[in-house]
Amino acid sequence: MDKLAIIGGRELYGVLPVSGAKNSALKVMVASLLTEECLTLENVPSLADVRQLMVLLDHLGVAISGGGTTLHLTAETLRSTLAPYDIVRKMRASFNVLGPLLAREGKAKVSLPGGCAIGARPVDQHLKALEALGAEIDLDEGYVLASAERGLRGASITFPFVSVGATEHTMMTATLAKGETILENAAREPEIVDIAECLRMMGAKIEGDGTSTIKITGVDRLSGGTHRVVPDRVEMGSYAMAVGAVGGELLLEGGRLDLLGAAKGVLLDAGLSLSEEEGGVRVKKWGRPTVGTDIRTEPFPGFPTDLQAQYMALMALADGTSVIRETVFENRFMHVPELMRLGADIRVDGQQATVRGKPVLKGAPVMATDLRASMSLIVAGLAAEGQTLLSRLYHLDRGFERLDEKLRAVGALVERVAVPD
Ligand SMILES: CC(=O)N[C@H]1[C@@H](OP(=O)(O)OP(=O)(O)OC[C@H]2O[C@@H](n3ccc(=O)[nH]c3=O)[C@H](O)[C@@H]2O)O[C@H](CO)[C@@H](O)[C@@H]1O
Ligand SMILES: C=C(OP(=O)(O)O)C(=O)O
Repeated sequence: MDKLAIIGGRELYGVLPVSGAKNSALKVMVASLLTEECLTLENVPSLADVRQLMVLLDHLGVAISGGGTTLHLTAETLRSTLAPYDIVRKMRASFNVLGPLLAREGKAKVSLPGGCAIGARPVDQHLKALEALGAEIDLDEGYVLASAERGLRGASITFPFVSVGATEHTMMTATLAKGETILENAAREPEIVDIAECLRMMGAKIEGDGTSTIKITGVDRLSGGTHRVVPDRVEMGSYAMAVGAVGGELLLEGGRLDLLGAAKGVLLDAGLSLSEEEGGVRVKKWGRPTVGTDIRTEPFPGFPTDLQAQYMALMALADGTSVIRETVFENRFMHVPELMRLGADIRVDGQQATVRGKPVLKGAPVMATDLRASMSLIVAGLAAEGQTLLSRLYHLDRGFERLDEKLRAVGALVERVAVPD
């Protein structure tokens, strides 16, 4: 199996394009199930998760064509309402076909989902919200069996805590429910706004996305059209942290600072310079990172859990001690032992990690445990002395488009190599 060989210590200079956001692209692809017309999506990243979702949509009857970063998806008639375990187990976002299938066909059978193993990740809030919209739900042998023979109807739903997936799923499903749906304590992530923009372009009536109250007024049908996927804020933040760790200056082409939320202030505190210009976001850093604010991960606009591992790598090199608290997922510190293999000084106590920065890390063989953990090890490896050899690249390939190519183009010594395990 391929591994990623990184020779650390090379500063990064040049232009690095930011791809479309995985976590938005996957959900807007699912929106194609809501209409018989063609939905064209631009700026879709070429990722394993996108290809996997294409397999599922194709199985359901969606005709898919296109090339490069453009996809045309047409669900003229659906062939199946079954989303099988073998496909859904590989990725979280695929579970969100449940509501659209229900809205369109009145029934669905969808496997309970997989995704990064960073916590228990139940789907109870998705199911409660769909029930509130009038669905009947049963669980059988790892599958959710849902039906809505008399159609879906709007409802007032207050989420007990913020869930990105449940907000997106319910918002999308409610576009075709009868009457008005109000979502309280909704997630406010940029991807929610992007999905709402796509749905509005298709004829949906949605207000309040980007705030914690979203109002959806159901319509009889949605149409096709063209939507451009928002830039990937996790990718942008990750490469900014790589600059923070190893030094240099990058133009993160197509990036937008407003997408970073609280991560922007945290990066500035770590001594990075960030500015927005016509082509994207310019990030610069020379010298050792300074200790930033102690962080706790939170829903947007708080510091994103999807950047926690990468920030830990940056702080492992900082001048001082920082405290990182993970509040979104209960098991998202699996990168810690791997960062320690590179020499990082990290102590974990429950959901809190204390990182004592060191002037140098040293390259070592390390193993990726999940998607963002992979990137954290790359951030550390780019700065470490000598060679870091990262294995289990299938995690990375789920979510970072052309990573080795992009990094090589800005001066990093990074190569995929075939090394036996
Ligand atoms: C494909 C995708 O977009 N994935 C993102 C999405 O995941 P995802 O949509 O799974 O994350 P959620 O916001 O739903 O999860 C937040 C917390 O709520 C819990 N929960 C969630 C739903 C539910 O029904 N019951 C429940 O208990 C989860 O276990 C977790 O502890 O948002 C996360 C939080 O920003 C990101 O880290 C993921 O990258
Ligand atoms: C956790 C992630 O993905 P998923 O929700 O698909 O596991 C992620 O994108 O960091």
